[in-house]
Amino acid sequence: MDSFAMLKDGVSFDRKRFANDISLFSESLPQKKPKIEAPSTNNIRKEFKIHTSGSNIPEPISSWSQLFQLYPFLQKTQDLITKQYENLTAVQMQAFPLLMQKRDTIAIAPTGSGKTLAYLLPLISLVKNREKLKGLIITPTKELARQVFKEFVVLSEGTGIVGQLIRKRGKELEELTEDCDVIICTPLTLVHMMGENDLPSIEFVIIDESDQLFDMGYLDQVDQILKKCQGGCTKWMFSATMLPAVEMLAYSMLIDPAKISVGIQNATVSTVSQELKFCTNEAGKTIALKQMMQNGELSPPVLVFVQSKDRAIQLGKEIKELVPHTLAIHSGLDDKNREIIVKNFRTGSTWILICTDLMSRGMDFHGVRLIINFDFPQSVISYIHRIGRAGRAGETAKAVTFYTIEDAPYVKMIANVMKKSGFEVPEWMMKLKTPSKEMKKKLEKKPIKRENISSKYRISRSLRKFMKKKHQQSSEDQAEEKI
Ligand SMILES: Nc1ncnc2c1ncn2[C@@H]1O[C@H](COP(=O)(O)OP(=O)(O)OP(=O)(O)O)[C@@H](O)[C@H]1O
Repeated sequence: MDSFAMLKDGVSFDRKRFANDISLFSESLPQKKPKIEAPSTNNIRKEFKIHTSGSNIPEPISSWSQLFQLYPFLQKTQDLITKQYENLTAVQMQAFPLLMQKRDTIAIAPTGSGKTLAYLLPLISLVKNREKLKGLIITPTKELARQVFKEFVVLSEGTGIVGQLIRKRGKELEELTEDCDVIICTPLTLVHMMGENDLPSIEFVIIDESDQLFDMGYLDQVDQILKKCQGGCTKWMFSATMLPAVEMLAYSMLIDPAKISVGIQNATVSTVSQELKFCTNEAGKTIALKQMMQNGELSPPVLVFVQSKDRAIQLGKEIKELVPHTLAIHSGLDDKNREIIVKNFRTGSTWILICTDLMSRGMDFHGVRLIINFDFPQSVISYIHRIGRAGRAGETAKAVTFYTIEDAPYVKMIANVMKKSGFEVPEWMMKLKTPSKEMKKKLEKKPIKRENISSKYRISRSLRKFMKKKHQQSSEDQAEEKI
């Protein structure tokens, strides 16, 4: 059970009484930053599997009331938060007091465990004076930037803090950031727009999905951005995964850093049950997917991951024949189209979304019950993030990963992460050879060459009829629900 699920299931101490005690205690203290020593703080860390390192790490905060007593959040923000969320997640418990101290921080916590709120809330509270651009949030994809921006807008309502999503490269950065406190963008967009200019007023830089942004494809841009933010700004780095080498690199950019990690590092979320399905060859994968449809196993919304934009297009066409409410999203589409596709998937008008790893990080889709890795992931990290699109905020879900003869040498790396995350793995699978470092690196750099997804494996008439009927039934159910 992960920390989030534990939160939902309740904890052994009496939260209400605890919150009450804290509030009585705090009333007698001076109003400026009262130091509240909770009686069971060490137990909280133990209970929620919060690990910390670094000097002078503050105690975790265990309730909203405790947080709001310590820090003067706007009443409107407090109401919004407490109405929406009953408890804090583990990462929030430790991140809030740490980030409020303006400490350089690395936070690693499972997918879907509320990391966005963990950094947005302190940021909104700390960026007070509306004079100059103060905060910068960078994310690897435009979709994630848009999602974070939306959450920012909701949270900052009434605070006077203005955020801006930067996506156009045609305009001057100065023009776009005039009268704005926080900008949210991808590193590439920002580097293009910054040109030779510095970002001297930035006080807080948040690097979301930081391990990816320290990867070769982005590192140069992130480095350029950090160099432009002079004056020792505070850096917060968040991700669900972090390999040791990347972590060392991240540390080298921080001053007196603090680290928070929740649960087992580089493991999958425990609310998603996982299956590895042998499909022999590429044709077998298409058949297996259609069989799952026929058996009624594909209850929408479903995310299907493939390894390239061409394969997303091919599989999209193939599946659309069965389920018209299928769309494919990949980097070959323009921003507007990508935005519409994401919106359609969120609103339920798209049932099956075929996607590349473009969607694997950070995207928060509610109610996804099934993830299919149609193409085997190129790394354990990709696997963790892909299946982390489901099972969010304590929801339960399933992930099925297809593998063929070509993928077989890499199966053990996924089996290992499943075992590490607390799942049962067949004994024979654990006896397989773990791929060497070189093999893993090779796969990460270049995906396995695969036969095209072709319609030569035509859909049987009976399957088409079955899907049509199922589609009709589901539309009727949805219509009834709306009524
Ligand atoms: N305290 C809370 N209680 C319940 N739900 C929460 C809480 N905080 C955030 N959430 C919800 O949890 C979901 C996942 O949050 P978020 O997108 O921040 O995950 P994440 O940890 O950043 O995941 P990922 O690593 O995949 O990016 C969101 O829908 C968010 O609204």
